[in-house]
Formats: sequence, C-alpha cells, structure tokens
Amino acid sequence: MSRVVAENYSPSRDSVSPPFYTMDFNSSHLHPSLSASSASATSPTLGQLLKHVGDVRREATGDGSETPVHQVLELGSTNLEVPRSIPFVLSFNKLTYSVKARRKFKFNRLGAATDTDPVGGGSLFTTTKTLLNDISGEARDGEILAVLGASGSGKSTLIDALANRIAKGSLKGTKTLNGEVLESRMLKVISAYVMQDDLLFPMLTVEETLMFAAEFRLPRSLSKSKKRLRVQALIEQLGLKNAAKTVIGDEGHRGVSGGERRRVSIGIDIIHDPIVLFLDEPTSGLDSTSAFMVVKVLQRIAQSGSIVIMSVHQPSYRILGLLDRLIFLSRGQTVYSGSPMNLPVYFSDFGHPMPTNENRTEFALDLIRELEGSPGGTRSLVEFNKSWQNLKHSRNGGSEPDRGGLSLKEAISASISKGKLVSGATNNDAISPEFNGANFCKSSLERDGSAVEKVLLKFKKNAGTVRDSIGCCRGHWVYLSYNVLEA
Ligand SMILES: Nc1ncnc2c1ncn2[C@@H]1O[C@H](COP(=O)(O)OP(=O)(O)OP(=O)(O)O)[C@@H](O)[C@H]1O
Repeated sequence: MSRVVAENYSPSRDSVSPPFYTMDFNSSHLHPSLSASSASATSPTLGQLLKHVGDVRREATGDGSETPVHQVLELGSTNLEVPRSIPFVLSFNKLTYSVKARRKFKFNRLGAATDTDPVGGGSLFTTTKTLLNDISGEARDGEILAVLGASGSGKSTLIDALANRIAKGSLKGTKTLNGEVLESRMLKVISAYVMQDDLLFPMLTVEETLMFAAEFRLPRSLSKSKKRLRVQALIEQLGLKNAAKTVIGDEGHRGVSGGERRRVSIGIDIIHDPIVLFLDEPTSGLDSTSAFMVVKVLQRIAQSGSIVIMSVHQPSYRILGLLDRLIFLSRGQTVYSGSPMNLPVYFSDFGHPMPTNENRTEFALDLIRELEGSPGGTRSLVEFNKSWQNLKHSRNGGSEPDRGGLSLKEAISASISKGKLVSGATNNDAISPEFNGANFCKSSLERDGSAVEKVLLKFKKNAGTVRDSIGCCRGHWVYLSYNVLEA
C-alpha cells in the first residue's frame, strides 16, 4: 500500500471524520514498555486495563461523569416486522478521485526542460493525478467483493473511497446503500475498517483481548455475561477456539500465529457486528494456509449478513473460490468487474483465451501488466470492460434484491433487531431494549479515541511524577496502560 501525500492531500484521508485509529500515536507517545519490541515486559493485565476504561471515560469528560459509550441515531418507527433476511446492496457509481501532485520535468542535453506529464491538468508546477477514474460496482451482503490489481493500481484508494476515508469534496461520484444515498454519518455507524497491521498487547490472551474490546466498544448497558457470550461467539466465528487461551505474544515471547493474530485484529473491529466491513489487504504477509483461513472467516462474516469489501494482491486459487465479486484495477481504472467464474470467458472474448489449468488471477494480472507496458496501455481493456458491463446489464436488466419494501433505516433497524451493531448475537436476548428497533448504537470509537487523546495530554503534563502511558492500537482499538514507573 503506498501513501504519497500530494499538495491538496489532507494529512489523512480521513480528515473528514478522523477515526481515532488514524491518530498516529507513534512510539514517542508511548511508554517504552509499550513499544512493539519491549511491550511484553510490562504489558498490563486484563484486570488493570479494564479498571482504567471507566477512569479514562470519566477523565475525558472533565466533570467526573462517564463518557457515554455510544451515540444513538434516531431511526424513526420501531414497529417493524423483521424479515428473515434483510438484503443490503452497496452501490457505487462513477467514483473519481484526483489529487494535485508536483509536476516533474526532465532536462534534455541542451538544458531545456520537458514536461514528463504534458497531458495532466493543473498549473505550471502542479499536475492533476487521477487515482480513481470512473469506478462503478456493487457489493451485497452475504458476499465478498475483492479489489485486485498490481501495486499502485488504486486498490487501497478505492477501499478508502468506499469507506469514506477520503477528504470530502475531492471524491466525485455516488455511493448508495439499498438505493439511498449513503450519508457519511450513517456509514460510520454501520461499518468497520480493518487496517493491515494492528498493535496488540502481547501478554493478553486472545480471549482477554476480545473481552477488553467488548468492554470498551459495546454498550455499557449490555451485561458482562452478554459481552462474554458475544466474545465466545466471535471466537467461534473467527476459528480461534484452540487459541483462545494463548497469549498474543511478540518477538520475545511465543504466542499466536500470524494468521491467528490477524483474525484477532479482525475480531476487535467486528465486535459490534458491523453491516459493512472494509479490509485493506487482510491477507498480506500471511502464508497461503493462514491467508485462506482469514478469508474463510471473512466469508463467514459475510454470510452472517454483512457486506465484506477487501483488497487483495494476488489471491491463491483456493481464496479465489471464496470471493464472490472482483474488481480488477489498472492505474485507477476498472479492467474487469464481475464474478471470478466469468474471468475465462471475459478474457477469451477479449481475444486472450486463458490456458486451462492456469491460475486465473495470475493470468489476468500478467496480461494487465503486459498491456500497461504497451504503447496503448490498458485503454482497449478498459473500453472492453465497459461494453461487457453494458451487455451484462442489458441481459440481466440490473436485478434488484427484494427488500420487502423497507427503507434503508428500516432495514438497518431490522438488522439491529437481529443482533447487528450491538451484540452480534442472533439471539434477541442479547440485545438491550434501548437498542431495539428505533435506535442503534454507534461504536464508542471516536469518542473514546478523543478521550484517550485528552487523557494522554493530561498525563503528559504530569510526566514529572508519574509516567503513565496510553497505548493506542491501530485498527479501531484502544488499550490503556497504566504503568507507574517512578512514583
Ligand atoms: N496523495 C497522493 N498523491 C499522489 N499520488 C498518490 C496519493 N495517494 C496515492 N497515490 C498514488 O496512487 C496510486 C494508488 O495507490 P494505492 O495505495 O491505492 O495503490 P494500491 O493498489 O493499494 O497499491 P499496493 O498494492 O502497493 O498497496 C499509487 O501510484 C500511489 O502512489
């Protein structure tokens, strides 16, 4: 994943609505004992961490009261007949995202400057770089949509664009959920974003880590026993039963495997059972078996009624079998959009039949790379994809799922009644009455993120006597560490 900051590029793509995981609490903010290399030495226990959750919330409000754990969004009518399954379709249409970048000049032998990008817009010294160009598609609940492409093709940018992590105004195009424009506030409430790497406390077990996430992120009104139930259900869903009592570990202490660790990170983010889940390269750095198990978990999450959208570099044959829809990108443009099954016929119609037994994604990526290096680039494939999409659309007539006449808010309410966004349990007992129907809980993420920030500042002021540290884990997740080193 590459990140180049252009002149009109905000410090983070999330400048619109900075979730706290983007607060870069680099190691200088953290007590040395919490840095990746030495965290295990003084990693706090679960008991210590939980004890201080309440303290931080109280500290953050400044008036001694506890910070509310969740926000409530009014959804209107509560008297809903809950359908057996509520379909969700996230559609995006003509997403286009450009940034200004410095114009590069080359000097010839005579010392005259030539522009290396004469076609780009912009001024004398800047050029406009289009990172996403006219990207359309859709993702449905129960399915995994995977974004593929070579390094730098725009996969992360597309995931960011869909997850509202791009500065407002610079992204053109539309995003709808069940045909209704998707407000960023709504998306924030119903979705989760899993980053590539997470910082976890090495001395906590898998179960303790998830329990702390439940304590921190689920509504306070949900009893401990229900939170425990949610954690157990999650452990099952993540395929972590055998590792539940194993510590996370680090370089110095053996702990869970890389794949298990990745699943724990996902678990932290989905503790509230989001309707839409975004993941940026969840399989990167994993061996093929671990990568397969991670995607298998994602399939289970999708099948529990979520939309899963992920980027992936080069999925194995087995992983490909778990993906429902693919978007191949080349330099920010779509070169294929459809099911993995249609890849052979697509490329055959394009005049490049796939040899049997060839890995489909490898073949596609190789051909795309070859075209990128050719004089016309991938233009012919981009155009071919457009006509292929039109043909597909005219044949299928753009089939819409039956939403039982529910508006988006009603569909979300109905989902919550079935356990989404609160406890994740499908059993209604697990939902506290205040969350039934009309309201839904927003994760305490941002609120607690800023709470942690405030407390951190306060602690910094008192650094002379006490060195307290707060560790912020990337990926929707906060741990508090309370280490009194020099009393
Ligand atoms: N703010 C920016 N200004 C200029 N160029 C940018 C900016 N952000 C990203 N890019 C460029 O956009 C392209 C797409 O980046 P992106 O991170 O989406 O690629 P990717 O497909 O996810 O790559 P990888 O697989 O390596 O993670 C890259 O060429 C990158 O250098």
